[in-house]
Amino acid sequence: MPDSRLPVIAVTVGEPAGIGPEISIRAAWALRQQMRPVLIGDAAYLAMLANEIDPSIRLMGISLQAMRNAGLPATDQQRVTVIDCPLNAHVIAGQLDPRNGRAVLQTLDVAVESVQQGWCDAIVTAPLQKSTINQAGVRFSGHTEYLAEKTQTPQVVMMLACDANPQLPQPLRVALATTHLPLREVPDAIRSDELLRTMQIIDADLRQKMGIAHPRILVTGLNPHAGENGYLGREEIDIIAPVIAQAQALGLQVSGPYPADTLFQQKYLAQADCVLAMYHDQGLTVLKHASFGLGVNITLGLSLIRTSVDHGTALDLAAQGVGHADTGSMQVALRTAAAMAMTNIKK
Ligand SMILES: NC(=O)c1ccc[n+]([C@@H]2O[C@H](COP(=O)([O-])OP(=O)(O)OC[C@H]3O[C@@H](n4cnc5c(N)ncnc54)[C@H](O)[C@@H]3O)[C@@H](O)[C@H]2O)c1
Ligand SMILES: N[C@H](C(=O)O)[C@H](O)COP(=O)(O)O
Repeated sequence: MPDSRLPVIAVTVGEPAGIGPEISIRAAWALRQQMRPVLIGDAAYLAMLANEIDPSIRLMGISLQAMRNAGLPATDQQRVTVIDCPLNAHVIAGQLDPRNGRAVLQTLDVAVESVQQGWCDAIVTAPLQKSTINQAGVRFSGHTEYLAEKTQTPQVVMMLACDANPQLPQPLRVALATTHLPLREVPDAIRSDELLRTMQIIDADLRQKMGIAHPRILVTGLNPHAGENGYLGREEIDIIAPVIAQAQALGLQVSGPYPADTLFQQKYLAQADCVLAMYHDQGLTVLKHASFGLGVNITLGLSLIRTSVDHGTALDLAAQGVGHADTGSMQVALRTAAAMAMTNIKK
């Protein structure tokens, strides 16, 4: 395939004090013959880090203004392009500095611009530190919510998936009805209209973006034992079961609500394409236990393609210097985004 047909993937390098910049450089370099990764971050810092990782890695920095003037420069596979988004403060690996929070956020804005302008086909985000962006004075709960707002998408769905773990008998996909919010706010955030829309987004994206002809979705309850007929909570009776019935009436293959603690058994998972869990740790704990470091986070319902890793900034590893972080999930995130982008390119 000619180089020009390779999918171009915008990669935001994430929290500079974490492992994001290192895994972005390593994964981009490793996969540069299968796609064209374009790193978005501080070019000088990334060049310094690349040299530390492996002096044979070649990066080529360009300014955002140059991109706006002339688009992405032609390149061969000997170099990875970096769109320069300068940081405000010197980086000490492992030590967060809120002075860099806004610069991290700018990388997301540039990534969105790069897709909206047609310079790139998809976005992959390395992990950032949500608290640092808040400390920088910007209310921020996660990429998922930020990208929805930035692209004026009323509702998106966070789904983490793993099909790269040979120990799993089939791909494991876990989508969430609620994302980053305090546990105390979860029950009130499970509302009928949004839950139905969540099911529809999962169904549509599994069909259109993942090629699953008739997606089967298993839905968890919220409460222990799915509410025990109302004796341990009423959300299943009042909201979740009626929404499942509505979705079924619309032709979706949705069932539940099932008790979350026993749903993740092979006999159920073998009959499913996705589990819809009610909140973050109910679903993601299972997925990360099964496949930490090999999973991918996909934002469903967005007009653009966005994937990410299944792990965070790992400040503890970054503080030890380069060479400790695993790039497995970053590679899966890049490959998944590239595959989704290729589907679009071929259309
Ligand atoms: N996509 C994202 O932007 C994303 C995803 C998850 C968490 N986060 C953020 O990351 C920050 C830290 O979160 P956390 O401490 O809960 O989780 P974490 O994933 O950063 O770390 C948890 C443990 O896993 C290890 N680990 C993580 N990534 C690894 C890798 N690539 N290779 C080897 N070991 C790895 C760490 O060393 C640590 O022991 C938080 O601010 C959180 O919001 C961001
Ligand atoms: N919920 C994600 C996880 O646990 O892996 C993570 O926090 C990243 O979420 P965003 O992609 O929304 O930043």
